[in-house]
Amino acid sequence: MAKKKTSNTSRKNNQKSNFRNRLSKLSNWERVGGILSIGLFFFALYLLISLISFLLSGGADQSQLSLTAREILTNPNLKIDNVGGKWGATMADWFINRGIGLASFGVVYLLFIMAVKLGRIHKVSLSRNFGFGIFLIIWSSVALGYFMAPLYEQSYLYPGGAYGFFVSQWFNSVIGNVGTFFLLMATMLICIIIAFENAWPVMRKWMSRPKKQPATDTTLSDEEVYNTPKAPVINEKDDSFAKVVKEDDEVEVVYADDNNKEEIELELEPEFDDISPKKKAEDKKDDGPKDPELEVEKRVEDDVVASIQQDVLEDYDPTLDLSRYEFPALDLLKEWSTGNPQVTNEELIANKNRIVETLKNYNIEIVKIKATSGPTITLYEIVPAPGIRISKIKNLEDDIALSLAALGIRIIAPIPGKGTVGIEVPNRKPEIVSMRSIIASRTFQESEFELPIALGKTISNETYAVDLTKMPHILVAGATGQGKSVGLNAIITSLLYKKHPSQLKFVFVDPKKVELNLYSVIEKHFLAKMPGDDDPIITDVQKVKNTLSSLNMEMDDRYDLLKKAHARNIKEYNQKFISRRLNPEKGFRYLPYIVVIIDEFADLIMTAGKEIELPIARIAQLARAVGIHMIIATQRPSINIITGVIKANFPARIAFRVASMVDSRTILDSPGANQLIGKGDMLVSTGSSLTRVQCAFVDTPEVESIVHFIGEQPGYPTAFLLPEYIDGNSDEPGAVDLKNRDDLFDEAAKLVVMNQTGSTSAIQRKFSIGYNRAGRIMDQLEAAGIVGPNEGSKARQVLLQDEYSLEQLLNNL
Ligand SMILES: Nc1ncnc2c1ncn2[C@@H]1O[C@H](COP(=O)(O)OP(=O)(O)OP(=O)(O)O)[C@@H](O)[C@H]1O
Repeated sequence: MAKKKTSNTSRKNNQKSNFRNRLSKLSNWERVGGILSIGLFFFALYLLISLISFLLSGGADQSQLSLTAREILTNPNLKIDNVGGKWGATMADWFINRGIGLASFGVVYLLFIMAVKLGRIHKVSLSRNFGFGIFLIIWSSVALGYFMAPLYEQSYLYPGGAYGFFVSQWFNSVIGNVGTFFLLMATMLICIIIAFENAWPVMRKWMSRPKKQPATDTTLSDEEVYNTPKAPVINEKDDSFAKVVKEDDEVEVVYADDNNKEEIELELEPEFDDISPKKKAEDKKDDGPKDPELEVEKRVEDDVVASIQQDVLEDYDPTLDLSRYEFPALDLLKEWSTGNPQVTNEELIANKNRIVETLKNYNIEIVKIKATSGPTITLYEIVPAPGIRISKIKNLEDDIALSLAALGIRIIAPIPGKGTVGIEVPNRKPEIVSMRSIIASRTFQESEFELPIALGKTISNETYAVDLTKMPHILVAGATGQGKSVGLNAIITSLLYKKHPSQLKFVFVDPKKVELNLYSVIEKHFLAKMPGDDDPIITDVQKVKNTLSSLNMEMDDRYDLLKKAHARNIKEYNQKFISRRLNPEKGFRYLPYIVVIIDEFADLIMTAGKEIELPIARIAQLARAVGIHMIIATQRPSINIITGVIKANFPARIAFRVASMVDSRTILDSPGANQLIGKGDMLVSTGSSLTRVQCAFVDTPEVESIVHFIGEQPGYPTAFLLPEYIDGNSDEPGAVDLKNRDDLFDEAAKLVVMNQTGSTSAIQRKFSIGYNRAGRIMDQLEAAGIVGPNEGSKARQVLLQDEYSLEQLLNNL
């Protein structure tokens, strides 16, 4: 035991000493690195100061610096202004004027980087920094030599150094000025593309945006164009340059075209004696790679960013998917009205006389009477003599009706805001207000409403158009045969004439199954439905419930989107989306308006009651801001249908003729609808005002031609899909009724047997149906003994081996 213990402790001691050794070796290296780092850092700093000082005092030191390095360093009488002293001045001169010009600062940068790396002060990529750094140094030296050539003769400072000038001149002689310029540009761009991953896609976009380019492009290229001519003009400089240079020794370098070249060469070469041949060789090597200058990089980057912003600001066009969509033409609508006034002067005068006489019989004097005739009604505005009680005239409604022998007389006493009493008298020959004239009207065409609805004409023959987004939901009621369906068609038609399929979707609920069925043709353009629903027009009460729940989900989704986008309503949100301020990759999408139209609302309430009423009320309360609007219609305006909840949430109401004043009150909270004359004569209440309007007439064949015109155009692949609503109650396991098999049951069975995998998602994909429906089919397949039970994430086992046994099974079902 004791032995074991001692051997263990000695092993541990050995390990410890090994570790210490390694640690000390490691720390020795670190120390060396630290020493080198500090040495390099101070050298780099010294060089930097000397270089900066050279820029300031190089002119004064110039005469001394033309001596050889040995002379400068050994001669004690030489006075040098450079802060770095003789050594600093010589180095700076060597780096800047005789070397690589201002690109020398790049060398300082690299020295600093090396110091940082050696001292492990910060993580830096040596290869990247050196790779691009050396490119940049060489490139900028040559570029400065090329672009700043005129400065060489005017200043003691050679911006690109002798190297830059020499190389650029050599290029000039070989490929000409233009060639050198292109070479510099090309190498710079290539370097940018190598350095920045997304540089090329951005450049490509920038180049393919003809509209945006001019602004950014011209500014850039102008600068370049200005720079380029200066560089190649060497003749003038050469003379003066030669003067400086003449003092120096001769070395032969061959320049292509200029007469003064020799002089230039002479000046350059003495100090370059041994360097120039090497540089020549380097040039050739360096030709290939591209080395942009730091500043230039930044500049290009800035340009690039600017162009991205411009891209980003370019508006998204929601209509782009169906960019060739043609709006329905006016010709599809018929002209029903003759255009001639239907009310004759005789009729007007006769009516006026009867009104005056009747009122006279009750001792009511009239000061003034004025007639305004509309398409079906003429309004007689009377100003009673002073002292006459207005309520007295109001009570004479029946008497006036009797004397005029006309139905549908309504007295408005007083007309709000006018101080007159109005008597509405039906025209003997009512005029049909054709939808065509309403759609073509300036009021409608020039309206800037989000969801414009042209309802008809007012009593003064003006087009009556409203914005559904302002209503924001409409309750339509009226006895049967009074124009309700025509009214709904007029509403839908006016929206179809103004909106693109990308901007608007309808959800149609039609328990009667016939009224709205004709709109199924535009399923792929304008309709919204739940995934897996075959028929886009909802007729079944259960489906109505699911659809309303789905709409509630869509509404909640939209609210989330609005919240994330910091938008208060759909208009603001869509504006932000269009101006590309919302990223689709973060779940944002363009939101079309959704208009839910429910015909025969009474039928639904009778069968489903609160289950229908509450989701409708919820949508009506909340959905306005997210662009979901409802229009519900009923021919039974009783209080158990139009309940307090519904009324509270549908401030805009349209009443066609009803049988009793009670019904009128139920709809409008006031009498009047019982005095209408039918055939599209209606009262529109927008909460604050009540307007009598003759509804525009649109016939079923007209609607058919409009929907066919739209339906024949290419549409979206499917209807707009609402969120899938999973009804917890209907999916009871084991309650599969094989007598009511899904229409796709047989085909799905074949698919499953052929593939020998019972996968719900495969059924969903193959038949483009929702997950719910595919799941139901799979349950039916299980009940029929075609697939085994659910095995969690695994596909179900297929119990039939071939199609023959499947066929037998299907025949027996
Ligand atoms: N705006 C109108 N201008 C002229 N005639 C109209 C207008 N609206 C309706 N009519 C006439 O009234 C008839 C019945 O209209 P509509 O079918 O719209 O009634 P409804 O209220 O929908 O009836 P129901 O409730 O039974 O469906 C139409 O066939 C048409 O002749």
